[in-house]
Amino acid sequence: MSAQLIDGNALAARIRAQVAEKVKTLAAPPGLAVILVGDDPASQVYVKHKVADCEGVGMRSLLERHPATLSEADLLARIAALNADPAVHGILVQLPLPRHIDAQRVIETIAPAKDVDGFHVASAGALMVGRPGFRPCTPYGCMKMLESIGCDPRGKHAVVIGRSNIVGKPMAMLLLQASATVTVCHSATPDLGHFTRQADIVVAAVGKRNVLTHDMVKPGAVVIDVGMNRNSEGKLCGDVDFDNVRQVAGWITPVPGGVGPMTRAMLLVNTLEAAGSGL
Ligand SMILES: Nc1nc(=O)c2c([nH]1)NC[C@@H]1CN(c3ccc(C(=O)N[C@@H](CCC(=O)O)C(=O)O)cc3)C=[N+]21
Repeated sequence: MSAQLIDGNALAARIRAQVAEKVKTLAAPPGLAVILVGDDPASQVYVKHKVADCEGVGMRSLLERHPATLSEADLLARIAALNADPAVHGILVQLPLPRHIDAQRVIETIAPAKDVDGFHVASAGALMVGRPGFRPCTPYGCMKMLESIGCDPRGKHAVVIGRSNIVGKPMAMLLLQASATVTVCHSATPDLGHFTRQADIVVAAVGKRNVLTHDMVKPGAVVIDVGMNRNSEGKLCGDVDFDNVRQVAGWITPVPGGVGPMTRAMLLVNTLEAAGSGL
């Protein structure tokens, strides 16, 4: 048996089409400010994609590039200006930031109403207590992928591998809110397979190749791969040993073409919401 693919490109395209329809009904286009500090090549590519995504759905994007030497104080001042700009509905500061800048302080400076990344403590707190607020785009996209295959997490055992503030922790909270039984595993978990073999849903968000192998997966399980790594040939790959795990799993997300495009689509959904309209 071979797992069915969850096609992130196709689902993201459907979501973008819905966002574009909604944008047309608005009096003014939603505006997303994207701030890039420094010249990390990967960040430049990601930011270019985000700007293109905005244009594709009729949103305004405002790309700000700053040299890596930008001071933290100057960055905070730029964010304050964008907070006060009524044409800017969402603010995204591309991570990672240069080491002399405290990323968490920068994120806390973004007005929670414009925190389309969902990284502000106010957004994290709202998710924790089940109040409305921006959900971080990657875990939000993973939930949409589950929904797209008719997988209701209620009563299922979900195992999240990774405990980052931007993926693992919010992923666990979203699954918990959807009434899954949630286990969070991480680098100090001995015998990861002991937990993943019990999982109906596995979300791998570690940033290391082959963290999840076929012997660690229950037959028929849904496997969501958040990883973004390069293999020895420089090819993009996830955290999951895809070719072998797909022989065991019921559903699996590919890398590329899985969670990545969904992350970008959910950024547009959050920006639409920041502009006062839901999907
Ligand atoms: N403030 C902030 N917000 C972010 O959301 C954020 C960030 N900083 N810093 C970097 C990470 C990374 N990230 C990706 C999103 C989509 C793809 C994506 O679409 N990937 C394609 C492949 C792209 C390729 O070929 O390189 C795919 O998986 O199919 C990748 C990476 C968002 N991030």
